[in-house]
Amino acid sequence: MKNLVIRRPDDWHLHLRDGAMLAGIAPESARHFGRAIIMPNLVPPVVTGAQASAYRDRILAALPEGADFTPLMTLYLTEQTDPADVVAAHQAGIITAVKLYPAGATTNSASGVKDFDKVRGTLEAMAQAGIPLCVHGEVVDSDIDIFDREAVFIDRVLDPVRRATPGLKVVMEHITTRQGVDYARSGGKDLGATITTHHLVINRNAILVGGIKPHYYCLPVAKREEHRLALREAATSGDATFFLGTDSAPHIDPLKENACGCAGCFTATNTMSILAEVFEQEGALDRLEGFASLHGPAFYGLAPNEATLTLTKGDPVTYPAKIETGDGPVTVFDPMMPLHWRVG
Ligand SMILES: NC(=O)N[C@@H](CC(=O)O)C(=O)O
Ligand SMILES: [Zn+2]
Ligand SMILES: [Zn+2]
Repeated sequence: MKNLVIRRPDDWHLHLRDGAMLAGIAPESARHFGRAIIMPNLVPPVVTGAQASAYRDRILAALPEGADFTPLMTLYLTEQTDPADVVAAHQAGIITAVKLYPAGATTNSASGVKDFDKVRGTLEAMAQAGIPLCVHGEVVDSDIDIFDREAVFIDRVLDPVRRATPGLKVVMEHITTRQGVDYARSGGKDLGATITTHHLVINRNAILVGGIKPHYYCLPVAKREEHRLALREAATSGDATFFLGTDSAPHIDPLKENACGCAGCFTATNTMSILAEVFEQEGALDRLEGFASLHGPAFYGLAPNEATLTLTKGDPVTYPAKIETGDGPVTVFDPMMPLHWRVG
């Protein structure tokens, strides 16, 4: 029996959805996490400060009694976004960041950005006001192989945008490649990167070997093993550039187990057990707190949580295979390895 006490972790990239799905899955994140950056890719997307405020109220109403969980809201950047609304929502404490989806890159991204010149004014206002931009970093060009879309995005879009907007704080969301790790590492204090739980565990074989496994399909899609190893090295290195964003993204099973299955892995329930296992495998348990609880708040200019979370090592722990929601069942990510660390 072994104990590890860390500051209560935060999730810097989370999909809570809305309605019955929100009600069903919000407790899964609120159980272990103190705060989360809430993704705005609802249908329709969260594009104004007023919509973010109303969505925050719906999230708070969905939390269990006494939950110690603060949703940090984001706005979905469109070519019509009004820079003044973004700055006002930030000054009023309604939003923490703005999310950039290249149009068509992922789930509910149709209203995203096609022409980056059209959002230049908003990005400049954000740089001035110190509002971070969270980026889904994949190009959508049909001639670019899906496994190369992150690396190409860095060269063609991210680096030019950052050079054109000095002082803009950027989070490379859910990086999946060695190129993502290298670029984040070289970017200075205004650049951070989130890493998901599942990308530390799976490579692309999990999706494709022995049959198509839809519950391992997410975007950006898991890459070759060398990239997974680069992500594990980055996450466990102690480098404050890298912090946890689970990208826990629930879809009901009928939409995953489908001829055109949705992208997203649902990891809110068992993330902390999985991370403890991964960090122990890497001989870096002492760095788990940095990755899950300290580097994220430091990047966002917030204090770490006061509360703590205890992880205890013992016999393998199990988690439910599915979370039943009012919308339907959601399969919990299966890490395909025994987990020995339980929370509590
Ligand atoms: N990661 C995913 O595969 N899916 C996310 C969208 C996203 O974060 O790109 C979702 O909203 O389902
Ligand atoms: Zn994304
Ligand atoms: Zn996401």
